[in-house]
Amino acid sequence: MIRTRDLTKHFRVGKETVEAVRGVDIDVAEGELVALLGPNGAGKSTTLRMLTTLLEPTSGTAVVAGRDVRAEPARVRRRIGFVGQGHGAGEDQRAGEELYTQGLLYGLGRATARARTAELLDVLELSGAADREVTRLSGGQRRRLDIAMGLIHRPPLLFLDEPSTGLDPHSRANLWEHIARLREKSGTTIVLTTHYLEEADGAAGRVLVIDHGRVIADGTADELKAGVSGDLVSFTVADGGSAATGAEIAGRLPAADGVEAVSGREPGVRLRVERGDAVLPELLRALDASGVAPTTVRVQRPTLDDVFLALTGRSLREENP
Ligand SMILES: Nc1ncnc2c1ncn2[C@@H]1O[C@H](COP(=O)(O)OP(=O)(O)OP(=O)(O)O)[C@@H](O)[C@H]1O
Repeated sequence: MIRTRDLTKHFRVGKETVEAVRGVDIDVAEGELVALLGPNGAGKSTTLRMLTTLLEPTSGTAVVAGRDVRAEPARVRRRIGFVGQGHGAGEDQRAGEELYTQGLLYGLGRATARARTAELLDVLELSGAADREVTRLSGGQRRRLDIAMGLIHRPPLLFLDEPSTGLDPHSRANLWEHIARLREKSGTTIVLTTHYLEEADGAAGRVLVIDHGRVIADGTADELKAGVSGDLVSFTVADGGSAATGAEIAGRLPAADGVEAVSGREPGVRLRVERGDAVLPELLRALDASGVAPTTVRVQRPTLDDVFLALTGRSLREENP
């Protein structure tokens, strides 16, 4: 669905050159949901704007929905939907009319535009709000209307620039449910930008971590986490002696790394392994065979913030409070 090679965008600001996007290779297959994750100013929006033909690349290539963005921008536009950061919907129209008008604008016939409007209002649970003026919609409803507008012409590929920014946590979760339903129903490929770690983690199939105009990591959230720091496995035991024995046993596991016995009020053992859930049964069997009985056991997966921290030495949370 998308293939970019060495995609680059420089901006001239006075005498300075801002290298907003620096040689990005992105491949997105049909049906994928991909999140571009990165701090403010990383180059996410600029990348999206090049892919949607709103901005001409300085160099490099991008083929989107089967067409080159530079050679055939109009054809690309016909095959994609784009929902930007601002509201696309007008102020004084009613929600249903707004959507219908958008359909006509895209060249749909009246009957088709009407049917498509009803279908989208239904999928995005806006039917009850169809006769309401756009200004009277809630933040979440308005965001869903924007998404409906981006989908009116049935594009196989939809771009969303920070779809959930400004929404409260409840509306955010609700928006994600709608996006998931939409994909289930129509198989639309979706590329979105976000700087919410939890969103990229939970909802996206694949995450591209972007920093300083480059893709610095690419994979599912699980792959990224496994590749960088591994899971933290810890267990507590009754006394320091058992902790020492437990650490020795854990150290014999082939996959274990950084094994340490913890003393103090809650003696125990901590270790890093690539896949905590896979190692745990073996660890418990070995402990049991040596008469060490853990009182509690925990597997902690690293977060995407751990991944970003390991890659850049900075935390995404600090930059996006
Ligand atoms: N039209 C422009 N002229 C000059 N510089 C620009 C322009 N658009 C973006 N930039 C610069 O390019 C860099 C990347 O910006 P971009 O908006 O793509 O980042 P982003 O990752 O989308 O950030 P955010 O999460 O804040 O939207 C920034 O340094 C920004 O200041």
